[in-house]
Amino acid sequence: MSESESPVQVPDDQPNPVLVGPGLKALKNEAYTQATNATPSLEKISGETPSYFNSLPGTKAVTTDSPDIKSQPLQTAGRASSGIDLLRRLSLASDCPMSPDIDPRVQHPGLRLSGRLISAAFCIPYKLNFRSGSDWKLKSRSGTSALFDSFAYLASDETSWSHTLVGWTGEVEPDVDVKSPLQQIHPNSAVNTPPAPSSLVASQPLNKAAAPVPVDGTKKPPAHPLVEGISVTQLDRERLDEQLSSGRHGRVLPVWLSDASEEPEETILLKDQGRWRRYAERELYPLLHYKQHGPTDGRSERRWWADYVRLNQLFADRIVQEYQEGDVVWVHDYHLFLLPSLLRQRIPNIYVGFFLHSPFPSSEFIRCLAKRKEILEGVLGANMIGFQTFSYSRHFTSCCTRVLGFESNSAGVDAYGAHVAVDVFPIGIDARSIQKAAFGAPDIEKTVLGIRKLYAGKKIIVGRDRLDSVRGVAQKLQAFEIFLERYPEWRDKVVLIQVTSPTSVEEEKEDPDNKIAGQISNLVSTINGRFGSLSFSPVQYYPQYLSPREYFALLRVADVGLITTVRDGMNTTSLEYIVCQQTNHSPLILSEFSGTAGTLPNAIHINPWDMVGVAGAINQALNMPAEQRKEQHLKLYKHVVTNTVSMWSRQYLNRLLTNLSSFDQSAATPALDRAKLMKQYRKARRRLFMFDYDGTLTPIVKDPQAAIPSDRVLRTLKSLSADPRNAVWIISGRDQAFLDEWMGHIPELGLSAEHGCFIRKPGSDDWENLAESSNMGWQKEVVDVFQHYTERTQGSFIERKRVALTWHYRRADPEYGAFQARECRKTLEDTVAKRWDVEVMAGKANLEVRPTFVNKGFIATRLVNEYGTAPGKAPEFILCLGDDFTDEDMFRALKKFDLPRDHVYSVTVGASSKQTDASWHLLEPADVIGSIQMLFSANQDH
Ligand SMILES: O=P(O)(O)OC[C@H]1O[C@@H](O)[C@H](O)[C@@H](O)[C@@H]1O
Repeated sequence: MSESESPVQVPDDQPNPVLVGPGLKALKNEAYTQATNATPSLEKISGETPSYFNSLPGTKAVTTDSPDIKSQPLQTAGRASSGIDLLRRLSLASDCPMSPDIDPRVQHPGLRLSGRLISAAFCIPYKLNFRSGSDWKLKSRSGTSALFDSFAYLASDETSWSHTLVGWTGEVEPDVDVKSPLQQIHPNSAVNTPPAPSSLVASQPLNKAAAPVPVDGTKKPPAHPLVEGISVTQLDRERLDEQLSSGRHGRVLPVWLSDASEEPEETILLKDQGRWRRYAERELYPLLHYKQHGPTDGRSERRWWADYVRLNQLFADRIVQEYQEGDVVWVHDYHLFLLPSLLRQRIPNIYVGFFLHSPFPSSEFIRCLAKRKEILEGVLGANMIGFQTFSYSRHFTSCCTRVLGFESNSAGVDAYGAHVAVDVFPIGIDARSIQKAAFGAPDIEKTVLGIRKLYAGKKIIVGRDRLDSVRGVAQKLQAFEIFLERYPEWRDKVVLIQVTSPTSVEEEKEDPDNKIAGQISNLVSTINGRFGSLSFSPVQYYPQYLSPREYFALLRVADVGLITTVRDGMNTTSLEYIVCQQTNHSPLILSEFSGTAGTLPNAIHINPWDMVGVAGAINQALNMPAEQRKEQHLKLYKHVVTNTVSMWSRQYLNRLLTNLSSFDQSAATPALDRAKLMKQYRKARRRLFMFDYDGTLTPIVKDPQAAIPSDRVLRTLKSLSADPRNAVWIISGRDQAFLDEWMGHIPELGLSAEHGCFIRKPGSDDWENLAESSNMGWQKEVVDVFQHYTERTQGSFIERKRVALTWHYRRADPEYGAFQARECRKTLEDTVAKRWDVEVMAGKANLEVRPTFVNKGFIATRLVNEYGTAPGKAPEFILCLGDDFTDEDMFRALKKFDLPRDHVYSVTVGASSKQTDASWHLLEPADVIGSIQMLFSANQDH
């Protein structure tokens, strides 16, 4: 999860003694202990309103809804953050304003849940150090703190879930006595010895010794030692499983990514471990953030893609080993886009949710991805897909329509007939822990005072970002320069403290020119050269990791928080800043391109590309009256403490389960049992085959006339119908001319055209018109309406058949076409369908109108009666296949016959979760032909 990364960095090479060795029960609740340390544990709170508002001495209970909010200011302004007051607030600030967690099995009895939740995230929450034969050394993995906090919540006693986390081991490093790169650069590294607060007082990096990027930003830091060829035995892996078997995040199951084929199974050779990230971080990450790279010969991309597929498959294997009926699987982020479908292929009625932590861009970007179809279809294996903001979810549904041709609306996507719900869940933070860390950690008050003293008399603007190109650090510096230019009264009175940690994005990590760092360094020099003096530099730039204490102290002393990201899924720094500002109430300036902006309407929103606008916003923030600051902060704060990460987790899971209940996943249609089919086929003396055409024998294509049967289809039909025991019929919405042209040369085939209006019996050239007696006066009215919409929908056209009429929009803009089809259908239903006995049917990117009294079900009934072994006796084998709404008439008709179950095979072509009257499913037309060929060749062998 790149976007929800907390900037709090637990130094990489600082082993956490609690995490080493067995007895890992101590792991639980460990992650923040470094920061929170002695703070007493808090009682569980589940109040309705965060009690922050009524917890302060001398303060009447006030909520943001209170009309007299202004007349009841919080009694804190100007007061030092005394430990007692703050901890009191802290203990009262509710993390869980929702009702307490109810066992999902009780809430959703229809789902037959096991009560087990399996989360799948790219990496486990620990970095692993390996020495063969000894215990693994585990260090907290930095970043993605919100997600890891969510796992901790799900594994805690606050929920009734039994939680298991499945994640990649990450790059395993050897536990050798070699100094880390940080220590190599700075032998007296403060990584192991946190810097004294006085280090903040010098005009140098806050934690200079730990700086992994040289301060001048021009030289590249030394490369991380390549970890090549670590052999991990079965015993070593089992030891790790044991070490991770319980802890703060529940049971953690590591996924081992390797080319297993190269090695005997008991030993895994780990080499070029970074390859597992490449496709996701070089191809997907940039595109998801609206960045497109230049053209390449595609070779590397193909290799990366193969690794990406394998990565997802290995996750699927691990989960399938672990899975028990009724488990819920929650998959996280873009490294695992393919996992939902891979799981569904293996366990058709599995409950799977997916959450994307990064942004999802406009379909114009996604359509540039070579593997766009695979990625979208992969994630559509989920039952519900969650996004950080509405615009990301809107982009996604639109993409499914534009790229895959699936129908969609804001509630979800209809993927091969399966409803995939789409919803919005902006993630939060663990506000309680942040409060503890920011106000209760030892020595934090000293650090706060140290920074204040250093910049006494100056307003402090704070920026803290990762050095990715999407974080907008360059834009921030440029805007700050304009601010000093346009508002000279602030010169020498304002300092911008900008801290950046190295990027974690694969592509940018390997940027040979270190372009961003160089650009930032130049900007800092320019601004300090223009507006600084010998004694003061207005930009204090610190390219380094911060300890949690320094980080929170910095957020506390800020007079303005400045976030100018040009694209992010969500921004934890902004949320943590709000928590840290509970006594100062300093304003937050937040980019409108951050996923968090939508949830923080009381921040000052800026467009980071409008430098003058940002400069103006800085001035506005610095001049904001105390009352206004307080009022705005109160609203922001209320949001952050009520919308916590635990609340997010609960809301997501509740919504997933509600969706699962409403779409009755337990009724998933099983895949066609070919063995059963073949058994009955062999036994039967009379067999009836009824095939729909479009979408069943041939895939849906842009131009309906181009959907001609392949040689394979024709050969299969010919062979099948050559057997005198078989009656083979094509029952289609197509007209006679099309069916005659492409299948008329197989005399043994029976044909039905225009949804049952016409039939041509086997061995005959003549068509019988079943709609002959019907008045066709409705046709002109329908054509007029179709004409109206054709003129207004570029790319749409009318197909005139003898009876039925079809309006096609598959060559029109998919979303506009679908919109126009809905309008057109409404018009027809309100007019023509009220006057005539006709049905208006929504097909695949088309609308059809035909008389009501004939339909495919009627033909199916007639054929079953006609082809029995004796009058009144149905065939002993019936196979009926179709893919759309009109074919459901056949499935329903078959249900009405009281025939032995193993004699009738109604099969829908599409997803197992499609709502259908068919008893079986096959995924696509190729599977239909495969199944028929199997019968036919089996029959020959017989
Ligand atoms: O019933 P089928 O074979 O799936 O065909 C449905 C529709 O498919 C479209 O492609 C044809 O142009 C229509 O004429 C037809 O009605």
